[in-house]
Amino acid sequence: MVVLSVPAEVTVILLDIEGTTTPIAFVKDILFPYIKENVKEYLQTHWEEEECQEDVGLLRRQAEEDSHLEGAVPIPAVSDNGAADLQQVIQAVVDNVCWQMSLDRKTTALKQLQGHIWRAAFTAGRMKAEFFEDVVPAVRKWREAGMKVYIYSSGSVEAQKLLFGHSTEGDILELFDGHFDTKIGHKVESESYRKIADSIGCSTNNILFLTDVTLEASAAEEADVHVAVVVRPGNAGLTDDEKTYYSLITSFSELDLPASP
Ligand SMILES: CSCCC(=O)C(=O)COP(=O)(O)O
Ligand SMILES: [Mg+2]
Repeated sequence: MVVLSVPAEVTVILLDIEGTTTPIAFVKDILFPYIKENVKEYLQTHWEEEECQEDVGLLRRQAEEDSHLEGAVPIPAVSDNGAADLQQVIQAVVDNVCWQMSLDRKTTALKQLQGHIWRAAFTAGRMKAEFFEDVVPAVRKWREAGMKVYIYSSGSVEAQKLLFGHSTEGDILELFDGHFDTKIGHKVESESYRKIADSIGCSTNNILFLTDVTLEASAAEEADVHVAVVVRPGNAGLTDDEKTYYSLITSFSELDLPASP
């Protein structure tokens, strides 16, 4: 087995979800289709609730920012014209969500609504999150060795907690010291990693970030975070240059932690 030695200064392991802890297929074939199949009914049922109105407000503001993009779908405000008008607005929200999802956008607005739509499915046990088999044993081992383990995903913190709280391995939320999402900044921006280090109370070079996306690895590295790119079945291929440049792992078990002092 190829082993990657974790530098001695690393005390925190920061994990991406999709393509790192969890198969892309679970996200693309189960989580995302659930949104497309349920978003309209969800909006119709929850429209009057404050949380739903906040979600729609965020999506509307995002739609305004996106208005220059090809295919962008505006979300009008509801006027006083009655039910027919409301149905048009709901349809615009549905179309906007589907348009964003067709581009696999990672906007905070989209991710927040998605988390709220998944909530019922996870809490009722209709959906259970999947992890690669090496994930849970490795995280337990890291923690026993004194490492802190955090999650940083484009999925909202609320959605992350649903995932780790309702998985095929049971409720494993307690294995994580904390969660970050795009509210701290986007994963392809190096400033996000500096803010994460600040929030944890460590230096960026105390963190090892594991991700499948080289743009994210590059942003983290620019902030002086250690990175390894995770190669999993179903992940996007890497170029030869990327394969040469980055430390690659195919399983968390390939990480060799420094011996405790
Ligand atoms: C609770 S994560 C759901 C998956 C998701 O919505 C997503 O965008 C995953 O992005 P990641 O940053 O984990 O690759
Ligand atoms: Mg990922």
